[in-house]
Amino acid sequence: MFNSKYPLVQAPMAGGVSTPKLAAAVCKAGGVGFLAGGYKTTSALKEEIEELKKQKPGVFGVNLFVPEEERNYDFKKYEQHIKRIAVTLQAEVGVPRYHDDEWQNKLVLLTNHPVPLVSFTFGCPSKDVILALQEKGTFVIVTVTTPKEAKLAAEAGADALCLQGIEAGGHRGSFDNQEEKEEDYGVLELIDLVKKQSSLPLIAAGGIMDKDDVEIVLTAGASAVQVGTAFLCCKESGANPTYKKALLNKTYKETAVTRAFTGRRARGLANAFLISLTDSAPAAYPHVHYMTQPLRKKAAEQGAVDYLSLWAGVGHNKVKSCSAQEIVGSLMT
Ligand SMILES: Cc1cc2nc3c(=O)[nH]c(=O)nc-3n(C[C@H](O)[C@H](O)[C@H](O)COP(=O)(O)O)c2cc1C
Repeated sequence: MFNSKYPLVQAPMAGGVSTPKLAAAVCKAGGVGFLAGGYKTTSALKEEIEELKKQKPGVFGVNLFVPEEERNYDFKKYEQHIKRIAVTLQAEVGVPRYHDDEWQNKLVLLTNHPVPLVSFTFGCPSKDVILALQEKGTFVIVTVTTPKEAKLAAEAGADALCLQGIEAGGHRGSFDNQEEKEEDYGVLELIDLVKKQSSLPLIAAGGIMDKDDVEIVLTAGASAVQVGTAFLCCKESGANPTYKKALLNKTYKETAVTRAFTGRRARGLANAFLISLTDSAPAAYPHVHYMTQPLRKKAAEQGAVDYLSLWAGVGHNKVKSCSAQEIVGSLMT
């Protein structure tokens, strides 16, 4: 599918975690490195692509967030709760706002300067968008979390599906953030259901931490794996030192899924912020992201680990501090 040595994709990890250095190291080790296009400007993404290309990576990818429709939300209850934390951190609550993450500009960038792989998260782009990239020779992957989303992505013309199980660290890639009843599937259940309805290659994501996990999902019918958490503490990861320390010291035993940090459901280490704000957080993305941004920034400066978004999957206890090359080796031997 990718023409890489190993069927291993390093997950794009927005927020400065996946860097061109990490992607280059993974590509060099025989996997497929990915750049995260979310939460950055088009020109910053262009620079990252150029930086990665200088290292002659071979097959690599870029991930984009599909924007939601603009809506009005009620933030009153959430604001009261978050204000208390803002006082503790001596920070200001950010202003809630909508932003489409420069969607059109990023599409223009990737059509004018094609890259080998593009993956989409938080929705499925239109047939036209997918086709325009494919006509430039790009292989298009759509992240899905349910069999229903897998069907929509296949109908839109995706070349492959990234099946994100509920075990996964970071944001759920769900198409509809307003869905009343969330359907959560484990990665194995998802592989089983989707392979019955689609012949597209499947990339399994969620809780894959070692070679045994890889073997289980490949045997179940996946063609490749996408791994995020296992790379968080490697030396090429851009995760901040407080985040890495919390993972390596096992400061938190559990992970949980929450809207508390951004308004979209995401799995992270269950720290005080996550536990106290999960119930009051509205499904308002990216508005809540902008409200909590100054708090998270202050928390990072102060090393206040209880107030950071510490995205991690259910396998977080197995993270290791080593090189990306060693992680690729330990997953693929
Ligand atoms: C810190 C972090 C940031 C992430 N950011 C993104 C992102 O920008 N785009 C995306 O498609 N997935 C993102 N993900 C989810 C991954 O693509 C993938 O589904 C997940 O890491 C797989 O589960 P694992 O973390 O247990 O390996 C992120 C995951 C983590 C841990």
